[in-house]
Amino acid sequence: MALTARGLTRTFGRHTAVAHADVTLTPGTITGLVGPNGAGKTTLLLMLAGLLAPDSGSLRLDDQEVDSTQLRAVIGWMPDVFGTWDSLTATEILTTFGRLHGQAASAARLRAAELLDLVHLSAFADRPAHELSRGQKQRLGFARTLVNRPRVLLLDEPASGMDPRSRMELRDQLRAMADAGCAVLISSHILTELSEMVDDVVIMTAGRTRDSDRPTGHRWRVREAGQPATSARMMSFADEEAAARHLGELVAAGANVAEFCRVDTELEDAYLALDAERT
Ligand SMILES: Nc1ncnc2c1ncn2[C@@H]1O[C@H](COP(=O)(O)OP(=O)(O)OP(=O)(O)O)[C@@H](O)[C@H]1O
Repeated sequence: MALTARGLTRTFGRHTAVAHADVTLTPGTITGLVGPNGAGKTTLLLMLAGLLAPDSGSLRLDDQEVDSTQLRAVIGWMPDVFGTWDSLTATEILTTFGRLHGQAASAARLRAAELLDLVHLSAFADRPAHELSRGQKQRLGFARTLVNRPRVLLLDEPASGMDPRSRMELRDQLRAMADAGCAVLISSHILTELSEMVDDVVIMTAGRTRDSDRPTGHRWRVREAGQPATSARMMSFADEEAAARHLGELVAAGANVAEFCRVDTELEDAYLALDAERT
């Protein structure tokens, strides 16, 4: 299911948090949303999720104009901080959300168990939420996001607080969901991590969106045995084939190559090239 936003605008008092933002999320695609603090990312995500009314602009699902109720039925929204009812157990939280989405009690319980298994929290199923660590709460938050089998996923800094294994699992789960036809938008300040998982990027500065001009080439770090790490060379290649060819030539010429690895900094470079002011 594709979600298209055109000209979304939202002001708070005299401050325009989002100004004429355009976003297109397509099934099978993971899109990154990046921008400095105060750029309007969370405000934009809240409008896309149907949780904040835009002052103007349109929201369409597969070319049909939709209201906030229709949006909320198909969207999975994961805020950066998982606000929850601390005295409820992980199962109770997920079943409550399932019931709010109209699931029968037995279906909601089944879905809760399935999701706790997915985020490796089955052992915490009957523990109150206040006993969970920050990272475990984030994982429970991700499970909650999936309760209604969303077709569009909106995630605001989802990996904050998660340990490395949980981050990798989140990345794999998001890719699997995209492959299954979900459209995914993920906001993050960790650009190296984001560049490993996204297909497209939308950059926000001062409330405005623009597609990022990601460079088409990629960079590789090349070092010969015995060279200090600080004197490694950075080389650009159009694609993996070109890099592999060059490696073959280096080795054939007798170079003692100890390091030849791709460095995903192109998103960082594109971001830093912006005149992006923090607010
Ligand atoms: N409820 C609100 N009332 C007044 N101003 C708000 C409100 N929510 C957001 N703003 C303002 O709108 C602007 C955009 O905020 P937003 O939270 O969308 O930024 P962000 O890009 O998500 O920032 P960060 O990267 O720090 O999370 C900021 O200047 C913020 O102060």
